[in-house]
Amino acid sequence: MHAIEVVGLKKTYGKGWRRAGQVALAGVDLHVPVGSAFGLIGPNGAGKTTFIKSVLGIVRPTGGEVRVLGGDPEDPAVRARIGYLPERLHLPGAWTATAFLGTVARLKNLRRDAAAHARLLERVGLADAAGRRIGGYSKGMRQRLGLAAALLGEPELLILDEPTDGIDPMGRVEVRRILQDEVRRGTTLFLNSHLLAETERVCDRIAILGQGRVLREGRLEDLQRTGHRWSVRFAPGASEQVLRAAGFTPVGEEGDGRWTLGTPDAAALNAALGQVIAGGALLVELRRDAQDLEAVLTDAVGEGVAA
Ligand SMILES: Nc1ncnc2c1ncn2[C@@H]1O[C@H](COP(=O)(O)OP(=O)(O)OP(=O)(O)O)[C@@H](O)[C@H]1O
Repeated sequence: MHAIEVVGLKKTYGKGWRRAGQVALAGVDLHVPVGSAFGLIGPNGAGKTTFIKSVLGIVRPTGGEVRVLGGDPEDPAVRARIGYLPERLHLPGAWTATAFLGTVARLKNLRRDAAAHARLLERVGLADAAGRRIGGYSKGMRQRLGLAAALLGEPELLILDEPTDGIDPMGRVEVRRILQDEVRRGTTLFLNSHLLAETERVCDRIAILGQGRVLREGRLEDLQRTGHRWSVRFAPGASEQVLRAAGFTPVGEEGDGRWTLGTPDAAALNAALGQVIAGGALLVELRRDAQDLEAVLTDAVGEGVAA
């Protein structure tokens, strides 16, 4: 079962008669499993917000198909099962947080439950500010209120666009805990964040978007292992000159035989190993290095540009 199913999604902004328009999505296929914590990452202008808005029926795609929670994203019954925190949040400055949540609940056709709203405000760290005018809130407080609004009614799918924007490091830890609790509760999380460490900690699946296309997609663990960097160890006596000539770089203490190699594929790895083994080196250990998300992203975007 998928919470979000997107096939061949295209969006071109401002396309008109004799006007080419700005291509934001150039044919995106993406499936988000129910119950997953899915992170969308990519450089500025990659199309992440456009993707989210298309999934929510806010932006009308130029082509392709979108199904959310098994239905049409424009169907109000489907929308009611989604909690959404937009990238740019517009909040009524003259209202209190309590009044705001009450109104959002009414718009979502939820029962007015003052005690539940108070608990929600406490959960996002706004208990003390609940009765204050939103106009006097800091950026981080506004984000927290937006998150509370997204969490109203225990949605099946949470779509969050930069949820910790403006939130201080301690607050980010609190938000992360809330998101992890939601995932444990069975909520599907779809997170767009430029804070890779946050995505890495919260998400189990990742898609990398670049120039309107999916460059990589899969389980975080697998993506981190698909790095083309290898750690190798050779028995003492291997010629440094031969190893360097084949592209190996020494790591660790001098002379302990540890080297690293970046390769485009398995064939290149075998060619390099063949070259040094023919040159007298004896391989004793070979291990694929796990990469952090930043390295995975940098590689994917680099390859995307080169393609
Ligand atoms: N309303 C719009 N009208 C015209 N072009 C737009 C509009 N919204 C987005 N774009 C363009 O579409 C492309 C993708 O933008 P989008 O905001 O979806 O990217 P993003 O990955 O969310 O970027 P960021 O990380 O900077 O928020 C960009 O080239 C952007 O300039």
